[in-house]
Amino acid sequence: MGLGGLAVGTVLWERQASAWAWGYMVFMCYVWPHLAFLRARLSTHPYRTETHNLVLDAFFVGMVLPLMHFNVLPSVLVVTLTMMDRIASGIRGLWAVSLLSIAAGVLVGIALFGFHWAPESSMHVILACLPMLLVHTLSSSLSSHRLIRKVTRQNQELDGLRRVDALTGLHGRSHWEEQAEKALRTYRAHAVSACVLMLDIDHFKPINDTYGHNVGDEVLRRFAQVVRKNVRVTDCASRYGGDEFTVLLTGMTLDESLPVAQRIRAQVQDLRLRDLPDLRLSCSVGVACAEAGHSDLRAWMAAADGALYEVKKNGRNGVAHAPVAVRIPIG
Ligand SMILES: Nc1nc2c(ncn2[C@@H]2O[C@H](COP(=O)(O)OP(=O)(O)OP(=O)(O)O)[C@@H](O)[C@H]2O)c(=O)[nH]1
Repeated sequence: MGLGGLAVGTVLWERQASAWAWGYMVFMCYVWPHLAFLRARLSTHPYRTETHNLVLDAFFVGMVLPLMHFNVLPSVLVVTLTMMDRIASGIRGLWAVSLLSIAAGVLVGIALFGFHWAPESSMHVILACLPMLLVHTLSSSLSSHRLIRKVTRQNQELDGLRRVDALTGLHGRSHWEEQAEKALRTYRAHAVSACVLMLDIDHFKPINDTYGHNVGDEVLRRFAQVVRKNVRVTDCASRYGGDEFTVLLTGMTLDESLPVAQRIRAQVQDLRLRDLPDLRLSCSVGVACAEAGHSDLRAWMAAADGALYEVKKNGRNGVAHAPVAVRIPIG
């Protein structure tokens, strides 16, 4: 606003404006910004007050155009920069209200100061407009730059949170699903085998109910350690939700995946918590390998889930695999 005062003041100086015109310019460019700031600071609803300030501000900008006799460069500049700020604020509809407010300001300005038309901008006026143009444009670019960096950093943090389950350190469900979908596409395109293990801790609810959630959490962490220990770094293990875990074994056949599942099951059975040495744990595992019949990840997961259900139905603490489709040779 202060730099705007330089441009407006130069026009007023060239046309030897009245004391009223100078008074208005000083109010608008050097007094009003402080009043607006104070209004927002002292308000009980600062956001709403600041929005009103921006609309009022646009009105004052409108009034200055007749005062400058519509001198073309500063007029276009103040209106453009005002609208840029309103659009950049991201407040819905503010630009439209501000545009109307500028128009109202122009009409009130004409009523108060009269209508005079002298659009030519002299070299003095052009030079006086440059600081406002340069400083505003550069500072806007700087804020956009900062905003983009902040959003990028926050996106990376969000992505990290999405990828990792905070309690167990295993991958989160959505990241795991992305990897599994990729593996299914690779299987379809290049016949690279991949198997899914769906693991569920047996009778986990009674552990929570009997010993409390802290012990439940400890069980989940220890279970996750066993899973992590038994998969390769190229595999993807996730906490799918609650006490359910999934493992994606890429490049492995059913015959290679079943021993992995059995190993995890056996090691979970041997787990002991230091403070509760009598607590016995077990888990059930359903295994399903990618097949041509799996139209999407949901179908593949349903196959693993069906196998897991079989284990639960038959007494838990076991491993089962989904029925393997019989390939019928063509011709
Ligand atoms: N401690 C703890 N418990 C959780 C967490 N998330 C889910 N749970 C609990 O996990 C339990 C899941 O129990 P279920 O899978 O329904 O049943 P279950 O007792 O394991 O029975 P089966 O699976 O049939 O053997 C529920 O009691 C949830 O409240 C968690 O982050 N921490």
